[in-house]
Order: sequence, then structure tokens, then C-alpha cells
Amino acid sequence: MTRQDLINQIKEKQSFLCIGLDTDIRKIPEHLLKEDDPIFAFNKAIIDATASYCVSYKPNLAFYEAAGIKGMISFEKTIQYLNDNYPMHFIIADAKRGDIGNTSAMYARTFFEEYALDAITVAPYMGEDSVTPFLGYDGKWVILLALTSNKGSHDFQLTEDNTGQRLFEKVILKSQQWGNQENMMYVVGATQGEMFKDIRNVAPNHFLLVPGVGAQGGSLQEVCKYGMTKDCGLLVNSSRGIIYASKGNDFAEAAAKNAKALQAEMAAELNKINI
Ligand SMILES: O=c1ccn([C@@H]2O[C@H](COP(=O)(O)O)[C@@H](O)[C@H]2O)c(=O)[nH]1
Repeated sequence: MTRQDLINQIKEKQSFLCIGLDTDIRKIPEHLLKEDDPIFAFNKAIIDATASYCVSYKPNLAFYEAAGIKGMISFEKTIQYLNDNYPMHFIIADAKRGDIGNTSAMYARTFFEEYALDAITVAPYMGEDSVTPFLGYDGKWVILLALTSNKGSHDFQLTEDNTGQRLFEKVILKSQQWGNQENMMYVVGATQGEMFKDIRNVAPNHFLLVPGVGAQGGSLQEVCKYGMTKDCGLLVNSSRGIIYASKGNDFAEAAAKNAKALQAEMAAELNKINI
């Protein structure tokens, strides 16, 4: 998907919501456990109930890999279902990959060729040759971890060198020599609040994938205040806050209700920038 296609979807839906499919078999409603593939049955119901309120889905690979081969079959069926039924949704593999070049090339094959996903999250720690294999695909995206939502972001990402430059700034500036606004986004945690100002100093126009609203307590208003660009520039993710809105038979309706509420807040933010 191109940047312009994504912006068009955001305008059409009046939403920049990305729903995280972090599906844990231990958390899904009991009545689904008698299905052949409970994880897929859960995802399908969540997707059908929420698709009109979001522009993106983000399955996190950890949740599928944890269930072994069965989990990967559920992942594959989920992706197939999205590609067949909701082809204009931007699908992100939250896999946080990155390795020496030939190994990264295999990860890229997996997620971009085998599963035909739009984007993959990549860890920048191994540098240029670990990231560039993901950038050789037209219309596909690398989403580089820059300033994450967790407490551990202070351990490395927020530390300064002797010129005062912080590691997340170095990652963003250096990686702009490898990719551009058409094939690279950055992960910035919603919990980082005013830090979005500093992010926009080094990445004024790149799209940001922003996890951390909902269960982690990040503020959508603050993210928009400091991080929104003139064409939005944000994909804001919520996983647990939507998919586990209810543990009962009404789980899909409850997910739709929470997704709709976030979409309404997003529409109000988009209204401020006239898109
Ligand atoms: O900095 C980061 C990077 C990735 N994540 C992932 O996003 C979702 C957030 O889930 P919630 O349930 O909405 O908290 C999850 O898949 C994380 O692994 C992140 O939270 N922060």
C-alpha cells in the first residue's frame, strides 16, 4: 500500500486506528474453545465487528508463535481472511525482526511474499544491512522501533551521547539514509507524551505507529497534539483495550463499541487538521 492510499483510507474512514490482534487462547471467551480453530474464530469475529472503525490491523507474532504450529495456522488463516475480505486495511506483522542481511532477507520473504503483508516491525540494533533487505519491496513498509512505550526505553533509547543526541534520535536520523517517507515508519509509544515534539524535530513527515493507548495508559489527545502532521502521520494502535473489552458472548460487540469510541475521538482530531 502506498502512503497516499493509506492517507486516503484515513480520510474515508475518519480513523487512524490500528487494532492489535494479540490473541491469547487463555483470554478468549469459553464458548469459542469448542471451535476447530478458536484463535481464528475469535479474530474473524473481532475483524468483522471492527473493520469499519479502523484502517489497520496488527497481529503480534508472539501470540501466534506461543501456540506452536496451530498458532501459525491461525495466523495464516487470519491474514488470508484479511487479504480476501478487507484488502484496503493496512496489515502489520508486529514481529520485531532484524538480523544479518541474508537472514533479514528471509524474514522479508516470509512476511512480504509468503503472507503478502503490508508492513513489518524491525529492530534497528543491528544496523543498515539488517534493515535494507526489508526495503526492496514496492508498496511494503519497514516500521523501525524508535522510542518504545515501555519503561525500558530509558535504558538505551533515551540515553545521550557526548553531544546531547539521544539514541532514538540517532536511529531516526541515520535510518533516513536507508528508507524514506514512502517505505519507512517509526514506532513511538503513546506513553512518551511530549516526546512526540522531539520526534517531529527529526521525523517531521514520517508516519508513526503508536502503541500504548488503552491498556498502557497513553493519551490519544497528547499523541495528536504533539505528533500529528498535516496529513495525519499517525497510526494509533490499541490491542487489549479493544479485543478483550468483554470476556462474554458479547465480546465482538464490546470490541466494536470500544473501536467506535476511539474512531470518534480520532475523527474529532482529524477535523482539527481538515482532513
Ligand atoms: O513500543 C512498543 C512496541 C510495540 N508494542 C506492541 O503493541 C501492542 C500494544 O498492546 P496493548 O494491549 O494495546 O497495550 C502489543 O502488541 C505490544 O507488543 C508496544 O506496546 N510498545
